[in-house]
Amino acid sequence: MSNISSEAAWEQCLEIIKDNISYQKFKSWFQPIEPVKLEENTLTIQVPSQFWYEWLEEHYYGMLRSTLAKVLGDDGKLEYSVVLEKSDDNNTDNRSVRLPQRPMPPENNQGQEMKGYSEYSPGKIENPFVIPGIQKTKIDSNLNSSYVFDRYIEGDCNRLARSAAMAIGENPGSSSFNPFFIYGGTGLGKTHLIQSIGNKVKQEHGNELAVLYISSESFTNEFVQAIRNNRASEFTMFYRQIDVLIVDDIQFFSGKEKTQEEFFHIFNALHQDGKQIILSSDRAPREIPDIEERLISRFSWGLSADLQIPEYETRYAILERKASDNGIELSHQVLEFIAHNFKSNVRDLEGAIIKLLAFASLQHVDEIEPQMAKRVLKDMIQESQTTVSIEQIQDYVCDYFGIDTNKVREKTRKQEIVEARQIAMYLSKQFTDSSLKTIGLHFGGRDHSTVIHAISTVEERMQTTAKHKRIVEELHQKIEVSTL
Ligand SMILES: Nc1ncnc2c1ncn2[C@@H]1O[C@H](COP(=O)(O)OP(=O)(O)OP(=O)(O)O)[C@@H](O)[C@H]1O
Repeated sequence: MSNISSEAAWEQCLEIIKDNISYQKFKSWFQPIEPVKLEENTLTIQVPSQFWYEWLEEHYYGMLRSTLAKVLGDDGKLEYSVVLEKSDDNNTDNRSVRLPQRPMPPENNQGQEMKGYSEYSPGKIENPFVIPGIQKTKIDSNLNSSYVFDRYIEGDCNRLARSAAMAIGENPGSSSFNPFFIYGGTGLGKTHLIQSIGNKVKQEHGNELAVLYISSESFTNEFVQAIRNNRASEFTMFYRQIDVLIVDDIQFFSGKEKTQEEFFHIFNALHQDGKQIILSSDRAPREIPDIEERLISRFSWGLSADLQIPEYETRYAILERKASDNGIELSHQVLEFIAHNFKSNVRDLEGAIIKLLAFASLQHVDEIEPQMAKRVLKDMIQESQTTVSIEQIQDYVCDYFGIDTNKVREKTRKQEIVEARQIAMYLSKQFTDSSLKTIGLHFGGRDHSTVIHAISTVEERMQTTAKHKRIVEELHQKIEVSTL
């Protein structure tokens, strides 16, 4: 291969590069480069500045490697000649800076991966530690700009976590909430919340503070690659200069001893320097299996806060907000229907809104009727809502009275619990095909005569007390909406 000229080799490289990036980027970053020489399969190119070299290395390393492999073969190498301006006279002095010849990961080693090549993008941090001594202003925080506090609806389920997160966003590193450990089930808003902190810090402090969001999976992969390429110390160096380090889904560290050890050292260094550490996990620190005790105890140094499944009112408020963010207006009945049927997490609520949005725009529908919503979302609702379950009725009734659902299943004889229990039994008879015996079993194993007594008590009270009648009718209507 090296019997061609450097010009010809670089020309071939440019042809390939041109097909893989936008014309604007090609023009800005590649056209000004001059080929200098080609010796023993090492192509030297001249770039206008040190910064230029760093930029190419940071953003186009993978693409340049693959391109070189295509043009010069797998052992093709690239060397940069950086033009250094001398300040005392107008002469220029050329200095060569070697492109680090890291081995490519196996799947890219063939030099034939151009089709799948994508440029550096958030969510896919390409070795952010590639340049030793990287300036903080150049660190891509990898934050999603739509994950902000303004869009994070507050409810009982997240109040503590949200307010602590806001305090940290305003003054990172200076509170006792360090580390800040958020945990909770899937789709409950951990990523949104921890990224909101990062975005708040960026908003308040601009580039003064280096913020980095990374999933623990990416952290692990990068660390493994760093070890493979003898760049572990650069990896550590990079992480030690971060001011606000946000690591998502830390449970993935489970069983990865080397990564845990590395993270332990980074954690200590940052914590000692008063840098803020924010972590998320699907469970509480002590419940993560196969994590070193010394890390677990550090995770608990600051503040741990959990995110609960949102209660009905919060689900409703989230839906209202998501609908308006998406430019779709939904009636109270439709919002109520979704809030009652999508209970397990916020991601599902969002999914429901998006499905309705897609339906409305494809069908050119201006207003979504409850019946329509029910039809469109039918597949997404796990249980068939045409027959509401006894548990759901218990939920509706307890929501209404503001009591814990478990209470109606227990033996408690407190007046308000007894009343809620009797109404729930009455409505269970109205809305389900269940026998009196089955209904009784759902209410803490009571027998059928207790259920008969409850039903007749409710019917009697409805005839004698207007307030009682109204309550039962309201609940009846709510359940009816859910079974539309
Ligand atoms: N309180 C909230 N207000 C508004 N949107 C929310 C709220 N909680 C979660 N969301 C939205 O729900 C979706 C899922 O949230 P997120 O990805 O943060 O969950 P997660 O807990 O990190 O889930 P996983 O553990 O599966 O990664 C996101 O689009 C997020 O914006």
